[in-house]
Amino acid sequence: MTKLSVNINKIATLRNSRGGNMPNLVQTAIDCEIFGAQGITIHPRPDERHIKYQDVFDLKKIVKNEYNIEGNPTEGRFQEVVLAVKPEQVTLVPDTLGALTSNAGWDTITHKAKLKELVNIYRSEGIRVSIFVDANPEMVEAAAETGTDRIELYTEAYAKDYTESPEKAISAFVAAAEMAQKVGLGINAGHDLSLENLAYFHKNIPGLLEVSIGHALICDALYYGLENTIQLYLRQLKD
Ligand SMILES: CC(=O)[C@@H](O)[C@H](O)COP(=O)(O)O
Ligand SMILES: NCC(=O)COP(=O)(O)O
Repeated sequence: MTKLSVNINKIATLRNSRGGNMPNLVQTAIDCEIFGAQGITIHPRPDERHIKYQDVFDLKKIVKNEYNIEGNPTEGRFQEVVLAVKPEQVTLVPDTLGALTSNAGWDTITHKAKLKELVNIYRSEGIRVSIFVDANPEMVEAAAETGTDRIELYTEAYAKDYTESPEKAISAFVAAAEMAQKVGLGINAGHDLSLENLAYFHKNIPGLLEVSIGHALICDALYYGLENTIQLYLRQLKD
């Protein structure tokens, strides 16, 4: 079974645009789970442009299923806050400061020693670790040597290429997933997954445990409503 974790960054973006508490981020997270989401993902960034560090604590009190916090562990208050909150999962992403959004996976060969150290810290606090990687078997293999539990396949390239050729778009991801299975890593995926491209990804990636989806899902919710939209995404993930 593949779990759907709803990324609610965009709800915080909308809230912050007026400085008040509308829409209410905490209530949205509660409702996402009521509507069927099996997890909530957030990605606090050092500039707090959407998720604020206080949100990370507030959400901890209400997320009932899986709480997944993504971000660069070496920037801002990320590490301190994650260790204080102890979510079910932390996803390490090599974001550069000021990037519009996440735009690369880790080079797990170059950064193996640092990642190993970080994985140890989180795992010793009982937090499952996932490392954000491009669809490259070498990077997946080296990720396993850090001791991480899972990888998250960075799916922007898949989403981009899907419209031209789904078969071509998926091939590197299948190879990366097969390597993950070979070296005993769990497989998550995310970035630009959508109602258009999700079912094909799910059908073709062996052992896909979780997808985290925000941007497209929240856009769809403007038209279909949040409850219907979550149901539509869950339908794409049916075995
Ligand atoms: C890690 C990842 O893939 C991103 O999609 C991220 O979680 C989204 O971050 P933004 O909402 O800041 O673009
Ligand atoms: N890890 C990916 C994520 O949480 C959401 O990415 P996107 O759907 O907002 O592109």
